[in-house]
Amino acid sequence: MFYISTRGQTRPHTFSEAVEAGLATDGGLFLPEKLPDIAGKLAGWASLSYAELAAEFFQLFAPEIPAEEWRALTQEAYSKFDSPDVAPLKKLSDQIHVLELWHGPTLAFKDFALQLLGLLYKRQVKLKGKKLAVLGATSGDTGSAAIHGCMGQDGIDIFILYPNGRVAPLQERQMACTGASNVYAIPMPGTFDDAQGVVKECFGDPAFVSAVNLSAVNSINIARVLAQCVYYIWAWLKLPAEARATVEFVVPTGNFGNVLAGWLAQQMGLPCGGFRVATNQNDILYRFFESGEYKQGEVRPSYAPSMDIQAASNFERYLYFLLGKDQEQVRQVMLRMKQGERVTLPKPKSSFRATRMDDAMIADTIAQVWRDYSYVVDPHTACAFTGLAEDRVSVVLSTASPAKFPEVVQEATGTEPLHPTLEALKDKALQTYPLESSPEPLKAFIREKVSGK
Ligand SMILES: Cc1ncc(COP(=O)(O)O)c(C=O)c1O
Ligand SMILES: N[C@@H](CCOP(=O)(O)O)C(=O)O
Repeated sequence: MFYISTRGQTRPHTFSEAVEAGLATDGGLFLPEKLPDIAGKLAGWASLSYAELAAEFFQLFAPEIPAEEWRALTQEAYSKFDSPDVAPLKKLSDQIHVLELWHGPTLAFKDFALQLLGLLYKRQVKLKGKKLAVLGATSGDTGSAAIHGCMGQDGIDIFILYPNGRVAPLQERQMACTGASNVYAIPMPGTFDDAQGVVKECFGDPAFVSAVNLSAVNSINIARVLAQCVYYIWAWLKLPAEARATVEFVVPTGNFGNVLAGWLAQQMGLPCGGFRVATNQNDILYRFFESGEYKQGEVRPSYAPSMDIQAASNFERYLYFLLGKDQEQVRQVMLRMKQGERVTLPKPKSSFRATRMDDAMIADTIAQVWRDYSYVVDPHTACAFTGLAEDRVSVVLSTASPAKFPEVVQEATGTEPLHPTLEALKDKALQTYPLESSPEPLKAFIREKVSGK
């Protein structure tokens, strides 16, 4: 299987090449040339463990990696999760199920992809004998999960940019208290979108990319999105048979990587009902799915800081399909979006609904879910608990542990949510490497760190 760029100006890549690069050299995002059909395989996958399912799924996308190796990779990746189910599906009522995606090492859904991607990087470094500089931007959760996937690994340095003062204090501690010598947590002025912009500018400099062997760890990287497809299939297989055809997956959304993964699984033949994009007050995607109009606004800090995003990277992958796979049109539209223009797109015919929630609603919802179901949700997951369908089953993707956001959760439920992993971080010293929000100082920093080893 080969991977092509959404912008059509990069040669086809193998899976390993696409993973190593992360972002295509033309600025586009990699997608499989053709999506496989999984419909006929679902019945046979029903009795597999999570790791076995992931191995089966990935063999379809990277047959060049032997099946046995895939099984070893996924076994190792999901061995650090603290639930035997890896992604437990909890039933709150006949209509509402919650898929808990925060049983990995950093207590957020990002661990599903980043534990695996860390191992894929390790494999690549060993195979090619070439060091990697891994670069990403985070609004809180990707950074810590990426760091925990890569820390302490020979031949890998990881650089994570984040908006100074705009991630939750415990998220910052997860990134900056590891003590690992290959980890660089880099606070910058501005928003997550600014930091993500700096990452993309670094990838726009081919000499720099090849000098340090740069790889993108955000869901720009196709391995991230594919790893996230697996838990949609897993949850679907765990549902009562009569709920499967109509189930709506409700997905707290920021960079559009999570919900895109579910939608791609549906395009591959997962026969589910549809998806709801649940945003916070940074609601560009809600507005798009309501009106077809895509226009960036100001990012406003919220109780759900990991979703404080107005330039959703993975929207480009969806755009590619929305524009009939016309890469020339994708290039034009992306250029207009970069210039801040208001863009009107064909209204999606597909299976998306959208809702939004402001901070007052988030706090009320955490309290309400606690009262109704004795169940505690974090502020990102709370965004999903509005507009729930009455005529079919909803699966809410719970994307982070409430313990990562104790203030708002305690305020709403009266109890401080605690987790031993986070407690252990509270007394540790922070090590950060603040930089300006622009590519040149960052490139100099990366060159210096990479060459000093
Ligand atoms: C806890 C949490 N929920 C939801 C999201 C949104 O996911 P996505 O960016 O894939 O849309 C994020 C950040 O990505 C997050 O960290
Ligand atoms: N919410 C994310 C933002 C980056 O998303 P990604 O999935 O593209 O890496 C975060 O927590 O950093």
